[in-house]
Amino acid sequence: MENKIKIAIQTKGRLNEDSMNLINEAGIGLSIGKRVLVSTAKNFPMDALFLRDDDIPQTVADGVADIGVVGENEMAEKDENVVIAKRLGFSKCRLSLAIPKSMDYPGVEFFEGKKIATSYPVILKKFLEENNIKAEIHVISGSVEIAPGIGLADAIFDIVSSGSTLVSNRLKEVEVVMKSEAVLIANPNLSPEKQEILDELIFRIESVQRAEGKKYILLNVPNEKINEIVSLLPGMKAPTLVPLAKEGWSSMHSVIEEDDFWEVIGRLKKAGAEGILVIPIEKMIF
Ligand SMILES: Nc1ncnc2c1ncn2[C@@H]1O[C@H](COP(=O)(O)OP(=O)(O)OP(=O)(O)O)[C@@H](O)[C@H]1O
Ligand SMILES: O=P(O)(O)OC[C@H]1O[C@H](OP(=O)(O)OP(=O)(O)O)[C@H](O)[C@@H]1O
Ligand SMILES: [Mg+2]
Repeated sequence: MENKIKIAIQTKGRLNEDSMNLINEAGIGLSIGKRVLVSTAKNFPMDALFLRDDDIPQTVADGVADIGVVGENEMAEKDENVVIAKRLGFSKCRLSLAIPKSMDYPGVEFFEGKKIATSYPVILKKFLEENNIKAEIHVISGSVEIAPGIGLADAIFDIVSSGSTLVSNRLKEVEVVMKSEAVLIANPNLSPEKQEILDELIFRIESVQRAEGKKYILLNVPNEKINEIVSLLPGMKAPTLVPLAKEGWSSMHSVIEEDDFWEVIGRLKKAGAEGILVIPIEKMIF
């Protein structure tokens, strides 16, 4: 048994760049050449196979790859025997039913007897059955949103993110059937050796994810203001304090959420903090 893990990654398309970034941020040197469809990591026991996302769930279920990065929507559509090893938080979107903007929508019964265009027939069929709706499913592999406009269907079932593709095609979203994000899927029967490599990969991914949206902050504070300023900085545990050469002053280090950044900085300045430095964090390991 080879002590290496095989990961399936989308060759090109929306998942490719974020998948490659994730692997590189986990400290794994993986490169993709123009026509290279298999690549070996430099410093981690991993080979990558580059595939169309449609083929990734089956490749992982069959054990040709051990793990893979795919949208939850694609995983649900293919319904293969794979497990989610880690939710990845990128490529967030939803699968929704949409109808022409000009039409009234009374509820799901709208779809009774209608023709719906989609690239996700399995998920749609399940939804229609659960709602006791009989409709015709017309499978097309792309540009689904143009179907009603050209008379190919009455409605569509497709990926929505910002909603701008729907707007440009004079459609409105009427039912959200599933929410999706990129997930790391795994074959459920990995050998203990491969499981160990996967655990290490997940540990690294979690360290990168934890650091996302966080900043390291350094600031000089007058000693008599330490308690007040500490209360403004939730930090990892307690902020680190180092005495400064300047009498009566200390240097304080902590971690803040990027979202709270400007608000916290304003309050720190008001409380007497000076020389504030804010630095990106690459990884956080507890
Ligand atoms: N507009 C979007 N916003 C966010 N995520 C999206 C969006 N469109 C697609 N996704 C997610 O990215 C995945 C891949 O999308 P992409 O458009 O690259 O697929 P594809 O055209 O089927 O690619 P392939 O050529 O590999 O079959 C989708 O399955 C979905 O999970
Ligand atoms: O709600 P929005 O932000 O407009 O995103 C939704 C669109 O994004 C995806 O298409 P993509 O842009 O990847 O084009 P393609 O499927 O035609 O390749 C998806 O198939 C939708 O058409
Ligand atoms: Mg595809």
